Amino acid sequence: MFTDRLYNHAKPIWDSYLEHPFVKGIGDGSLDLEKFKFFMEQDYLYLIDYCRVFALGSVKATRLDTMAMFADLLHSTLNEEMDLHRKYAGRLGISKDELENTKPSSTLLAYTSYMLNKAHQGSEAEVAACVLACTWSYNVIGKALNENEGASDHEFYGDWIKMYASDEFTELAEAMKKLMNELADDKPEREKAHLEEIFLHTSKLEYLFWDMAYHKKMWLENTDIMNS
Ligand SMILES: Cc1ncc(C[n+]2csc(CCO)c2C)c(N)n1
Repeated sequence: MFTDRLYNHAKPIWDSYLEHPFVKGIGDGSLDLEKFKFFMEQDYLYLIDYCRVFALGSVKATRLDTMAMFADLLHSTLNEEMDLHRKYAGRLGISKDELENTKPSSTLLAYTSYMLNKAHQGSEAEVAACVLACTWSYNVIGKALNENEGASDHEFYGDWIKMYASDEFTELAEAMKKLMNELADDKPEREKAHLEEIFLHTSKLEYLFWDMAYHKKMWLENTDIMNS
């Protein structure tokens, strides 16, 4: 299957997510709250643009069921995933306005600009490739962290783990893999290689996103002029 090929190519990067101190810190509950707050703020902006990518998926869909799937994903991201962020923001004392007015970091801009560019230029297959690593890798991470004894009962990080390890979320990741396989199957090798490149780039950007949050890096670390 095409998604096996994608996974095999990206495996070293995906394995490194679980070794990253940000991800490990969610899993063992030791992550500094300020780092998580930085992550949540940037991630909220990320999700706003991510919704636009889903909307482009609906625009470009050639079949009604694919159009509906992208529309459902847009709806559930706006209402479920972003609600997790709004709830965490409430617990961290950040208002909805503050969340929406967060200044974007360089990594966030790189990631969202890349996805939007590929989604605008490409077909529905490129849109599916843009969104696949993000959903699938969060499910892999959520399930791996959920295996840590007591992790999902952690009073602060437990809800995050529960959401991404849930059966509903696993079904969503599986549905996106299925869609990617359907859309890629009859494509020539040149196009498959392009889809694979998008998957690899977004997988690397996922790692950069964890790392950005861990270091609370806006543009350059420890450079006030660039960070203002
Ligand atoms: C940097 C970053 N990467 C992936 C996700 C996870 N995610 C984003 S949209 C979506 C689809 C369903 O809402 C999922 C799973 C995230 N939040 N932030």
